[in-house]
Amino acid sequence: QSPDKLYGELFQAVQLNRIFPDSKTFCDAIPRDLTPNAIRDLYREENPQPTFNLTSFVLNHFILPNTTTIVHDKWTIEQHCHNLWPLLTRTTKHVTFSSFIDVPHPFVVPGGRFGEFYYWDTYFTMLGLLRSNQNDLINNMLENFAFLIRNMTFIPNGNRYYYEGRSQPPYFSLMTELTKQTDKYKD
Ligand SMILES: OC[C@H]1O[C@H](O[C@H]2O[C@H](CO)[C@@H](O)[C@H](O)[C@H]2O)[C@H](O)[C@@H](O)[C@@H]1O
Repeated sequence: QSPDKLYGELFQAVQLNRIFPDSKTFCDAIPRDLTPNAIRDLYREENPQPTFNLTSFVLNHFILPNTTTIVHDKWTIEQHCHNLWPLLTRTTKHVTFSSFIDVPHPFVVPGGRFGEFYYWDTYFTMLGLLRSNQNDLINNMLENFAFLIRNMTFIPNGNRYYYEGRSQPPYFSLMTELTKQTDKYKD
């Protein structure tokens, strides 16, 4: 479920008080020790107290997403892309109350603050993967999108529940064309 629905007034307080510089941080956080309902109840109980500190409350009860950036001056652009594929390739292991939409196969994420895949980014990622002979990964990502069409009737903006109300430019058919160039789909 989307974090605004899970956390209600706590979500609003965190975002409106700009507890994190990036408004995406809390959306991608997962509860550390309690269920969302229990965290909400605790927030309602503790919030009116004069000593209540919202930042401490959030840090105590949530695990924040990891956002790592890799810069390597000595790599050529080809080496950079090639070496980054493994670091940007992820899977969704089901985590209760995470905002991730689980998909069955590995996928490539943009990186940095974006730890989920994006619909139209994936097409351009596939062009790069084709140059790196990562055909299995291309086919896996196409299968993920087919899975989303089957289960959600469309491909959302990215695989997060807070993206389930919108999509991106429709690249699925171009992706299927592209996979004709990979071994699995060659005639
Ligand atoms: O936080 C800014 C925006 O971030 C996302 O969109 C941008 O990054 C995406 C991933 O690379 C890319 O697909 C999209 O074209 C970019 O605009 C997010 O999807 C937006 O909702 C958000 O405003």
